Amino acid sequence: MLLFTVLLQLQEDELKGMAVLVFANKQDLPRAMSVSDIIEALSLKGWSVQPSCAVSGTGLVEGLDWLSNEILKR
Ligand SMILES: Nc1nc2c(ncn2[C@@H]2O[C@H](COP(=O)(O)OP(=O)(O)OP(=O)(O)O)[C@@H](O)[C@H]2O)c(=O)[nH]1
Repeated sequence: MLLFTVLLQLQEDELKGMAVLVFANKQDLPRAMSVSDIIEALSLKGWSVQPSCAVSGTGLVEGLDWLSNEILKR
């Protein structure tokens, strides 16, 4: 949550052109927030929110692949 807070405090201009990846972690837990709820709650339109489970590794490679591709495009 600290990372979210720091990112949201940045001015929109400062984030323009940046590749931002947010992991929606702990998706294996029944009370985990869904990707759409996280996007809505944090106003993350246009950012990549990747569902993940750090315990099993689900979604981690997909998220990092997306980030790596975005960086290579720039
Ligand atoms: N079930 C489950 N537990 C997880 C997952 N990711 C981390 N944990 C567990 O959550 C606890 C806290 O892990 P940390 O790596 O300290 O995570 P953190 O982001 O610093 O802490 P919190 O988000 O506040 O829990 C540990 O017991 C982890 O094993 C996940 O995807 N699923």
